[in-house]
Amino acid sequence: MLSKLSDAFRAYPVELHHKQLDFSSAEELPDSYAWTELGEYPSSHCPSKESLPIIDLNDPNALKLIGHACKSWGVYQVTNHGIPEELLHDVERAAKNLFSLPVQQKLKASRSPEGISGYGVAKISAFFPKQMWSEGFTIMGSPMEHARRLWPQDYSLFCDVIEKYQKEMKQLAERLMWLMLGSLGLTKEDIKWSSPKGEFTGAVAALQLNSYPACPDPDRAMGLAAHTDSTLLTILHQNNTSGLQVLKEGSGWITVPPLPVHFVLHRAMVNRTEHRLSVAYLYGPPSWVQVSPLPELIDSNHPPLYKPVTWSEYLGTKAKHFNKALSLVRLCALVNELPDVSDSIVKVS
Ligand SMILES: O=C(O)CCC(=O)C(=O)O
Ligand SMILES: [Fe+2]
Repeated sequence: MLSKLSDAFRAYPVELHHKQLDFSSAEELPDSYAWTELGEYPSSHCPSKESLPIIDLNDPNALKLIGHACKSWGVYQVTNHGIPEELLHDVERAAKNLFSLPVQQKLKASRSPEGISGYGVAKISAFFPKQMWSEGFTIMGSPMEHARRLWPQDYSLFCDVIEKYQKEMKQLAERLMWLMLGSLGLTKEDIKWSSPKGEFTGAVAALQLNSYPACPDPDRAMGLAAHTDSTLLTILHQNNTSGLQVLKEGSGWITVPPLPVHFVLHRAMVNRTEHRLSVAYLYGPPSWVQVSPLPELIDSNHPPLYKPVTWSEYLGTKAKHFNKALSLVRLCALVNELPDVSDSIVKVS
């Protein structure tokens, strides 16, 4: 059994055999980056009539509104979240500095095949025949080790900003978690891995910096292919260039104008002129936690839909089977099943 989160990654190392492209010198879209067919779920270029729920965290009804947003969308944006605007700009600047380094320098901080932290292409790339127009930098715990390789003399500025951001995100994640759990009528007594103060003991978090350089042929390129995050909650900040899309049943892909995400199928698109950056805070439970519905949420009308699995078992299944992971732990047919777009998107003519 995989007992630690890192074991789940080690058990399924991601060997990516292609070279990191130097996006700054690419004048044309190389063939290996051309997604000639975007499948049954193309992006609609007309502005969507539907838009994501926006929740003001100071609203006395925030709990109810979040519960509704989770049930109907699985994703929402938040305002009055208390994250200082200056910190958001600082983290964008830190990401921009990192991704503007020469490729050879960035490769000094590469993620190892069985590792989590470091620079590289998206791990999900291994499941797709075409490459994605993006690069990423994953930080789990302290950013120091990898930052030192990028800026041997001068890493502390980057580390300070990242650590400040991690601290703020942890608090916001806990606050959102309690709002979402509260909307189900659950309290601190119901959650085994929470402390009496409401902290989630042993929660595992990672920060993912994503860079989507301006692309010479954005209609044929994919920034980040459709996926669900292996998290309980993802808090996403994007710079002022849109690109995030979420799949809503019955509506197709909906563009999210700049903020946070949950268990939804989503992807990132690129554009011709702007360099897009995003910072995802990925928040999950400790690896030993068993994921199954609490008894008080089950009755004959609401039977369990999935086999109980520990979080690290689920991550192992996800690392191996990607978008099919949920259906593999499912007990009975689901009405609202996520379509397996990994099959449809990758058809390349
Ligand atoms: O860049 C984005 O908008 C999406 C990023 C994302 O989905 C991720 O990092 O998991
Ligand atoms: Fe994601």
